[in-house]
Amino acid sequence: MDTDQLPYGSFWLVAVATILMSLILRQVLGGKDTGAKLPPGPWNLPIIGSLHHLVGTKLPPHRAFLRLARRHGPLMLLRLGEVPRVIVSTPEAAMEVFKTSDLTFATRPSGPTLDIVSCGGKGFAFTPYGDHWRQMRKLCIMELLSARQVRRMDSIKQAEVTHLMESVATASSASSSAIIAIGKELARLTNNIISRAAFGGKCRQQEAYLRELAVLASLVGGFSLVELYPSSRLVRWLTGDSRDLRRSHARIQRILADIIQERKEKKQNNASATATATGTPTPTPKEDEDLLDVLLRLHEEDTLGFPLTSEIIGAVIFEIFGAATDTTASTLEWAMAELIRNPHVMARAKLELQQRLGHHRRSTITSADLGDLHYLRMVIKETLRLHPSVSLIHRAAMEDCQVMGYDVPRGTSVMINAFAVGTDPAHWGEDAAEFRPERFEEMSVEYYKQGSKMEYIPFGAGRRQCPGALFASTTMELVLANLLYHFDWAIPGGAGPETLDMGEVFGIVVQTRSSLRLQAVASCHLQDH
Ligand code: HEM
Repeated sequence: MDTDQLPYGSFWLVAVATILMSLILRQVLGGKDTGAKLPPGPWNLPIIGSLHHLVGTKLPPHRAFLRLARRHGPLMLLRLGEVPRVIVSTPEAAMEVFKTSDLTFATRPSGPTLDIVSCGGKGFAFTPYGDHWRQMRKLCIMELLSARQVRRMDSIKQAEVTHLMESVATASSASSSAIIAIGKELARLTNNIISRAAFGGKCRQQEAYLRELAVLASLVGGFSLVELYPSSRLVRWLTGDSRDLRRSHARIQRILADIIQERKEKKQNNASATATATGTPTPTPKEDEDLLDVLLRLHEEDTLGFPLTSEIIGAVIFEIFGAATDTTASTLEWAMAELIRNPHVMARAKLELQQRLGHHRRSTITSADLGDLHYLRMVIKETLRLHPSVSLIHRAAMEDCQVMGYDVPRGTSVMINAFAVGTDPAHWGEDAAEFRPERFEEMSVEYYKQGSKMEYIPFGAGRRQCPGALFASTTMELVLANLLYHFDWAIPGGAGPETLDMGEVFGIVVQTRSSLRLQAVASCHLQDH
């Protein structure tokens, strides 16, 4: 598999003697043996711990971990820089973490970068387990991703997908050799959907917001130098990562604060205009509320049992935006790349669409058409299995516990390797590394409902499982159905599928190394009728 270089390649820069000396001293003076039966792992070097086992492979972390796990076992202890991390690599080990000890592992690790992006614990995706997280999660499920909101978002998705279809049609009809930057288009599509869902429309500062979000995404993921050496002020000072992160995060919070303030003022003006006309203030019609409206209404109603401050509102919007956009866009991009690489899968998915939806041109396929598209659903499941966009799921132990007979001390950071779990040959067979959606014909695995085993976890599991899984899966089905129904796709210049770059760039979301660019022509079945 062609893959990208490790993001911590720059790690060798730290071979600055002064840093090494300070770290050596700290380790020599601070090391202690607790006598615990810790999980096995590769041998460590002073300062860098297990990093040399990863850097040499030139693989992204989830693949490098899998390779090491084959030697050291399903539960493995690595020391990445100065941070011990337990890596979980099989469905059995994932079962113990996500099910047997769900509560023990219901928290996220802390660290210099995660502490910044969790907005000091005011949001919820990166926030430690506790009352605040429970309240935020309830709010998210009951209000932000409620049936009413999902219905409202349905019309937004529909409008944005129609817009994408029109722009591809315009480009491809202008020239048969026109190249569609489909990777970028999919990123724009998901950004627009989430912006409209969150703020009601494209916000004025959207470009700046997305730029800063990209900086954050590149610095958070567990492998930047400050995350490897969280206690070293010198590393923080020399790399500037924390500074950049703090700066980008502060810019994002300022943009969000402006948006929140503008909306508050607009609401106040509307309320006073209504009060002048009718004598009484009328609440905003609830069917039209975007996520920001919902949060501001809840702030005014003050019935949640805790104060929903502007800071918390900003943190929640920021996290939903961050969690929803790149994950969905990159899964769609991987799906298109796999379909191009596997023309027989593409042909079967298109045939299903033609058989279910007919040969006559339809403007856009809607959510109502998706029910019967079983093969398309299998294509997306298979994409999430081979390319889980969150390939390493971060948790931490809230208390001393045992997993698979090994001691995991309180506070230990745990990474569940969703990629390793989803490609475990013991569960998925010898062809586990192949893209074969048909495998889901024989098994009843849902996107986010695990069966009796824990072999499929692209959305995580347990009490911190992704709350946006339904929204994400229906969005991906809608987009992919439209792309395949309306157009035939090919690599520019007639190059063969094997030329497609399937390399990965690791970050908080695993993305394609080369943004996908394809040619599109209106589907043959539509041209013939
Ligand atoms: C293909 C798309 C997506 C994938 C693969 C994905 C995957 C994940 C994973 C693996 C987690 C960690 C789960 C765990 O710890 O067990 C997570 C958490 C989360 N996701 Fe998603 N996600 C996607 C889309 C979305 C969308 C569309 C939203 C919101 C609309 C969303 C919101 C969240 C939030 C808020 C969390 C944190 C939950 C918590 O800590 O309690 N995600 N996601």
